Amino acid sequence: MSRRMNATLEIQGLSRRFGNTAALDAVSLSIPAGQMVGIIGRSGAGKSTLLRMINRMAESDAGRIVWGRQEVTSLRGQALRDWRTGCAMIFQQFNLVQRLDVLTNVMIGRLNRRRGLAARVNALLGRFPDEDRALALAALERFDLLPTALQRAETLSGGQQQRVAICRALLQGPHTILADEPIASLDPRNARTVMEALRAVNRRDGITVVVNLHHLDAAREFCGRIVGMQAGRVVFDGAPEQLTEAAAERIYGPPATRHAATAAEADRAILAARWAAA
Ligand SMILES: Nc1ncnc2c1ncn2[C@@H]1O[C@H](COP(=O)(O)OP(=O)(O)OP(=O)(O)O)[C@@H](O)[C@H]1O
Repeated sequence: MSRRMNATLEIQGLSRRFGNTAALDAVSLSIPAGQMVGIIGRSGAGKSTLLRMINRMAESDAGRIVWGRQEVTSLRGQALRDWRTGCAMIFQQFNLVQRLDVLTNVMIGRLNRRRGLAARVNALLGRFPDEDRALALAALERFDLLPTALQRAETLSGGQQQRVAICRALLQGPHTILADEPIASLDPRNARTVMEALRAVNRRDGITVVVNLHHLDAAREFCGRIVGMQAGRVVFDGAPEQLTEAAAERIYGPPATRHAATAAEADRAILAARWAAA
């Protein structure tokens, strides 16, 4: 299903300011095809901005992104739409059409690959080609979601909805999946099933996965490479076993303040603690 592409994603000196805030400050990263990279950091470190820039949902003030021979930062029109199809996004809140059934939600992913008005009109009428239906059912079966195919998305648990979102992303035929806090609203058990699904598409389909995570432990367990960000800068880039206490301090600050900067971060710290126990 995936387009196996071997190009390395090169992020070169990417910067973006919002007023006085440097959301990204000269970020450079080289991500070879097939890696599973966890981006970690406190709230506001710049993780979402980075992912949104890779997908071109946000624009940079300086720097560029290059993929193979393609300069991503200057793509326009159909070439930009193709890039976005190849870089499927997964969001914290799943972004499914709640009143539609699971199967239709997944087939919508295929629409990004079809050009022309006819395909969109047919989709609005709920008519999809048999090929799309077969691909969607196969994806659902793979992630144990087949029994839910005809249920409305809103009847599923958060973890199931996020796995449906992964199926929808797969139907785009992506070379890369960009997942922005995909487990932040999930309980530890559901979070684990979602991380396992992302690992499966990375390992079995060879899709590059870049995933923003608050849970350091989840990043350690599932990602072969961890990038730590702090105030818009990359302050750590290495294998999980290289992430020492000193490196964690560079990313999150001293342990005493690490998880309590905001109520939301305190909640996430509790979730992270439960993660280990799940
Ligand atoms: N559209 C925007 N307008 C103004 N400021 C923004 C905008 N987008 C991001 N920022 C600011 O840029 C900084 C980085 O934000 P970003 O959302 O990328 O961080 P993050 O690490 O993903 O945080 P979180 O985990 O809370 O989502 C923050 O200070 C944020 O307030």
